[in-house]
Amino acid sequence: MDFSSEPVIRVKDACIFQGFNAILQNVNFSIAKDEFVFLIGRTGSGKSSLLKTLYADLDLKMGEAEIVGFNLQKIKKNEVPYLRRKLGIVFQDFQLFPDRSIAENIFFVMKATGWKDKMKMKSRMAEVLMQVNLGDSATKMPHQLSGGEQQRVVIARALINQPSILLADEPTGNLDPEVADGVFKLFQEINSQGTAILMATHNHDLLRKYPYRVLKCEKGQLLDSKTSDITINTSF
Ligand SMILES: Nc1ncnc2c1ncn2[C@@H]1O[C@H](COP(=O)(O)OP(=O)(O)OP(=O)(O)O)[C@@H](O)[C@H]1O
Repeated sequence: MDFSSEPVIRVKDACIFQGFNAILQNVNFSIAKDEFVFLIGRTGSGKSSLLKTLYADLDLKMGEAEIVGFNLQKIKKNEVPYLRRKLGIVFQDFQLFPDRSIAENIFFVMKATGWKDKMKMKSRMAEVLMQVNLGDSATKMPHQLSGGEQQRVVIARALINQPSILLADEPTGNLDPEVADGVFKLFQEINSQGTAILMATHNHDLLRKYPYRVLKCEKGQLLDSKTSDITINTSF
């Protein structure tokens, strides 16, 4: 059996809702373990709603979806933290506690996801900070870091539990182009080490430079570059 192509996300005939409004209909796609996938579409087209459904912030009311082994139709409220442990989630706004050091910010997530052993926590924290090239920043406060560095901390925090997929919603949206490029390269490195990436973005340059698979929210549908011709220019 070829495990490398086993999907980490599988969505079948799903409808994505915001309240009673169907935002995307007839959504079908899967993402394999080693894939890097862009999620594009005009503002308000449903990218965040799809991601929120995937991390169980919005209920899956119609259709089927499985992500990192969790069935989203059947998932119970008390199982959601276990799902989130197996996912890495990165947003545009860095969402670091401004009054806590980088180490404390990371420890906070570790405690919330069940880590108890102090030695193991320290060692894992050092490991993920090294991975994002911020090995010397543990004692700094968020405001002492640049925007790009803060986003790297957020990525380190998302990697703590060795997720099989990172869901990223506009992770380079607030960054200067050069800094955005550095952060993007970090996502590529993480992907090359075996974590799938689903990244919502409006960044034309990234889409032009890196010909990864594209999912596009358009007119209530989700198009897939694997099966349709997708125009990138009209996605903004
Ligand atoms: N909390 C909410 N309650 C009700 N409707 C919402 C909510 N959040 C988003 N919507 C609506 O759902 C639709 C899709 O929004 P969504 O945020 O998923 O789009 P998006 O593609 O991520 O947009 P952007 O690129 O601006 O982030 C929009 O019509 C939006 O107004």
